[in-house]
Amino acid sequence: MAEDKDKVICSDGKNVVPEVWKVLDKIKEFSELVRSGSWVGATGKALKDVVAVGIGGSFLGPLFVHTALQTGKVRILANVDPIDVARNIVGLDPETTLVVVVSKTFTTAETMLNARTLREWITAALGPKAVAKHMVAVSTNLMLVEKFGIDPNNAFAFWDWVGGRYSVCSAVGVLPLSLQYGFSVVEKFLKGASIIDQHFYSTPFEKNIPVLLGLLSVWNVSFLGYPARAILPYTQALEKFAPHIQQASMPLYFPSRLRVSMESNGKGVSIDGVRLPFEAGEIDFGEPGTNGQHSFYQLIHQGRVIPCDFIGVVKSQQPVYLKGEVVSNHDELMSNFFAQPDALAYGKTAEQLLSENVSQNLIPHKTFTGNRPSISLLLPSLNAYNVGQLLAIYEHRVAVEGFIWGINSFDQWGVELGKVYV
Ligand SMILES: O=P(O)(O)OC[C@H]1O[C@H](O)[C@H](O)[C@@H](O)[C@@H]1O
Repeated sequence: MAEDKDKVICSDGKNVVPEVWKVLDKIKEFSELVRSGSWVGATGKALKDVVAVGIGGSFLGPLFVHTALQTGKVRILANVDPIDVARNIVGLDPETTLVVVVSKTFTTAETMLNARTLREWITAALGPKAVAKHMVAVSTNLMLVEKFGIDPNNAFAFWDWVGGRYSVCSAVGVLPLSLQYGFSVVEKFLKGASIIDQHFYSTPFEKNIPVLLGLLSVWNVSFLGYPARAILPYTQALEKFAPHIQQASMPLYFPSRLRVSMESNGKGVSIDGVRLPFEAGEIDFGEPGTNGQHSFYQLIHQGRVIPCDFIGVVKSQQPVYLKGEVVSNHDELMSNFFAQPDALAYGKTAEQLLSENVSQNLIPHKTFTGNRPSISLLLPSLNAYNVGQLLAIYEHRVAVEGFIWGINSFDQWGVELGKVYV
């Protein structure tokens, strides 16, 4: 949902751009009504808090983008554990709260139970009619939205051709984020994603960022035999990026938090149903730097080989330069960003350690083999536009890997089986 109005993009022979923009315009209008205080709740008060409920793709994408841009508070909850609901409504008044239920199918057990819990919270305080003013939905299943009691006029559609884990650029992300940041900011996010779509579509392979990254991943996984990948953003604002990308690749045996990459490419058979003679998908994990350096980097430096994605930002969202310090706080962070790939690549030899008078018994322990692969991505800043670009780069990279492995990156039967057992 990131294309200009005059673009033509067909799904099943039909240009879908006009209906996409119909929804975007509706989101724009609705979010402006709520943000300006013209949309009032059941008791006539303006709504000032938003709670979004969803899980998987209907949760992680909006959470990642919100965390990256964070200048206010949208509460986004997922877990069926009642603690999640309780913590997210602490301090909120139903009279001034809008609940956005986000579910592609509108059948997902966790989301529906959380939605019923919040419906009860609203109706207990304001009566059953309050649902019309305090609950809206994002879904492909408008029949079930209505059955749940949400006015279909307050539903924001998307379509089956939007995969759940790729849905943050649809109403799934656009509605909650527009309510918080305003539609014009979210439009910049969509623009960033769209620019990368065009780059991916038209740039020759040797200069095509998602293609090159996808090839490197396949090389690392399938040829060098390194099944994991660490996603290491050197900015706290991207703390939810790795959890979101994990979704896009997950092998079956990973918990549902780890899923764009792991849900998409964690497959055992080819797109034609033939068992793969190799293992597809990669195990993604990550933490913002420098936190990760003090937990799992030891393994990356001297234990298993784990290809790393380092992501840095030139201009911090929070410039701080303390009097008396040699460098700004952000430069301190970035020194780490530049140092880690070098340490992985060059390592440290026994000869170097000897020349530094390291005692003989410590030399094996302090030797680093080096030659450990990493890539570094440097963003000019972390605004809505760049966040959209980053997201799209990773989404297309997942697709590139899936194409090369010959798998279907857009189904998730493993997750479906788990749902049946529940
Ligand atoms: O949006 P929903 O229909 O509620 O589905 C939520 C999630 O359900 C499953 O976990 C799927 O594997 C995810 O891809 C999806 O995002």
